[in-house]
Amino acid sequence: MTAHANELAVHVRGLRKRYADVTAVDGLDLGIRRGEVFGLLGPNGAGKSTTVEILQGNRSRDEGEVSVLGTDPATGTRAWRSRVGIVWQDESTPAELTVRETVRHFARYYPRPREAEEVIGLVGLGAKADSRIKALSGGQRRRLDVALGVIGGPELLLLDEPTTGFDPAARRQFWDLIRLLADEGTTILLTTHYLEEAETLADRLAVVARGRVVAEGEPGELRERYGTGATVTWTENDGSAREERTGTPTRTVAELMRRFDGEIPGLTVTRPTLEDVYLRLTGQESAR
Ligand SMILES: Nc1ncnc2c1ncn2[C@@H]1O[C@H](COP(=O)(O)OP(=O)(O)OP(=O)(O)O)[C@@H](O)[C@H]1O
Repeated sequence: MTAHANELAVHVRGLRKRYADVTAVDGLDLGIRRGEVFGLLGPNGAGKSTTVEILQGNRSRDEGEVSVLGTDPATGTRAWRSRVGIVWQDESTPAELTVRETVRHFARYYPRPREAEEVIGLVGLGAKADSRIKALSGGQRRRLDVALGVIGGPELLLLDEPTTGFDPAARRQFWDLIRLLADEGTTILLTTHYLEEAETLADRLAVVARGRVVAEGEPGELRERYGTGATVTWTENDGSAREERTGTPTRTVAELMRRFDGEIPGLTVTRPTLEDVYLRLTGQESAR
């Protein structure tokens, strides 16, 4: 890999992975800078989890170059693993242990762990610290999984759908945690199906479809680049609602102003949302 690759926390070139007759990842390229929050979006089966598993060193690849914190995950040592935080989808932790015991237990695996009490508080499990794992709700279980992913104080956090099953309050609390970790300098890669989550958290995004990146950039940039046009709506004097899709909304509004000689009744101008752009890029407009 080049010197440039080492400035990136994650560098992927031409990644390919097949499972029997399914090509899950098909020439994927990715560059994640140190210190950024990077979102990976894509429909079910696009190859996101497979990619994250390869980055974690938990799945082999067929082709391509991969560097994670300067190391090929396929040959990652224990020291390398301690620098990479992973949130497992189904952590097999002993159900009889309490939250505090579990977090403290996992802390021992790392050379420089975070403070267990602090991490329990950060994921919003302070009131449940003495509860046994078997008594936690599904969403609380996921929060514990997140706690175990960050207890080691990782430089890079790899999160595959971290907030699935979270209630809205827990999701916002998780966002605060991600921002806090990012402010401390942690690089974060997360996959998500929640566009709002991606837009709120990610400095940059990649949209994956059929195993490759089809668009990449800052959320606002993607909207600008792929979400051309706007929708102008207004109400006619006879009370009927009107709508016009246009690439030049300012001109449309100016024309309406002249016609109405001033205030335009019920005027709205809406730009495409990230969700509109996402659906367009992944060819799912018809799914709406
Ligand atoms: N262990 C496996 N064996 C065989 N096929 C697999 C395996 N894991 C994934 N696949 C297939 O590879 C493709 C990509 O799956 P992957 O889980 O990486 O997608 P994803 O983008 O994470 O999807 P989702 O959003 O549903 O989690 C899918 O067609 C899936 O069925």
